[in-house]
Amino acid sequence: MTNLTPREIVSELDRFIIGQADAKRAVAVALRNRWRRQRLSPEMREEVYPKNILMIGPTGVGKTEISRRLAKLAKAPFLKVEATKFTEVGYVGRDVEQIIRDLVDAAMVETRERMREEVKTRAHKAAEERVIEALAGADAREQTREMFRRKLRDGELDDKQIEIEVADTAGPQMMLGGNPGMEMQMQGLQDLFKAFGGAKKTRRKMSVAESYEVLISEEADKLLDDEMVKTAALEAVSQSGIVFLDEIDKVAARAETRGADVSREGVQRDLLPLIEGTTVSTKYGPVKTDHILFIASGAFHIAKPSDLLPELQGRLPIRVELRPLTEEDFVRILTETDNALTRQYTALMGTEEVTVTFTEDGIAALARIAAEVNRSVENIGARRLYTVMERVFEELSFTAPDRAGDIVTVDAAFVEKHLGALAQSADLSRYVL
Ligand SMILES: Nc1ncnc2c1ncn2[C@@H]1O[C@H](COP(=O)(O)OP(=O)(O)OP(=O)(O)O)[C@@H](O)[C@H]1O
Repeated sequence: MTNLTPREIVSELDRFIIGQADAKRAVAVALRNRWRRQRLSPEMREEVYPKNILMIGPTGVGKTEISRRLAKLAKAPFLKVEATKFTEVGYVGRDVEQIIRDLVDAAMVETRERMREEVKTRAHKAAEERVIEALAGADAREQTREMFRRKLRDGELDDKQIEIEVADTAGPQMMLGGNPGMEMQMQGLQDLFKAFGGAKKTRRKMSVAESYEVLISEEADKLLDDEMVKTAALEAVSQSGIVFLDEIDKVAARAETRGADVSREGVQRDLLPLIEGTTVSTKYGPVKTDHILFIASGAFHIAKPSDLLPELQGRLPIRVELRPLTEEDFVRILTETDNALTRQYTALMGTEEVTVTFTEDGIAALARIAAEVNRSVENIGARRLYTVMERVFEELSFTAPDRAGDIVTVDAAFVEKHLGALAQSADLSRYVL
């Protein structure tokens, strides 16, 4: 759990997301409230529920990004799911519980990864022993083993092929078409199988360098206590999980169209217990959803928040509006964020030894064209920057390997040359930008 203050959380988010101050403040407070809650007496703690958030704003303006970055900052399990998914044919009520199961799955992967990092040094040692054994033979003398160890550490043996015995990951693991009952049974079978026979082994040929990765992760898994991973993951989900429910407006039924919208209202009814707090059984154990933070989001162009079921409205008490992005925002997104596309393209081209620099008027041209296409074709927010940049760099991306040593300046003329004609024709840009 992070102990950053709301102000610090906002300033962390500022590194990646331009503007949208209200939304940043709301999520920062939500996160801080969790920290506060952890400091309460156990009885009081149980009483304090998260104040879920409703983000209202057009597509591509940072709703998901804010939530995802927040989760990352908090090292909290995160899942994005579209509410409309549950209106599709074939879904039945209980399926919304799959959200929590997916969240647990994500948390298991993250938790195992994190704990694996913690045991990595020990795992590395054990993996090295196994590689040396594969290279030198099981009964080699200590001297020989030392010689191999030295060469191995110097990387001299990286390309050498060896045969090692590894766990057969294709074992009895099966995906059973999302049937949780069956999955739980299979898990039981797998545990049984492990307890009796141990995991199945198979011999595989690979290079020393490749074998390291496989062996380290295998050794790390041996050192990891499955029970511990499971407990930590379940705890992380129930205490700090974040679910981002996109397109909630699309399941809002407006009063006059009720008849045709039964299934949408049904989805809201199904979601309600999750948000109000219930217990969902997963293959790793039961999870209480009471303290999971839900961030619902939608454009609400047609439906309004007041068209949601009253109970659901009550469970999403914090409302924040995100505004459409302007040309000036695009300039800032292209230059000020830590992960700005200009930085990414410069770094990518750098790997081919092509030096890319952007001039101010080049950036202004990119932002202007993105804003224009958003106006004339469809407003997809900052996502437009991706398509515009990809187009501008298309030729350079292709030819860069032949251009090592070149210096390329992306100025207004460069942008115009690669994009000008396209951007002027709405018909053309509809397809390519
Ligand atoms: N305000 C912003 N600052 C920086 N980057 C942004 C901003 N808004 C959006 N982006 C970038 O645009 C992309 C899409 O944004 P995001 O996924 O947050 O959209 P969204 O608002 O959740 O839309 P949707 O509801 O359609 O999913 C992301 O890669 C994000 O980094």
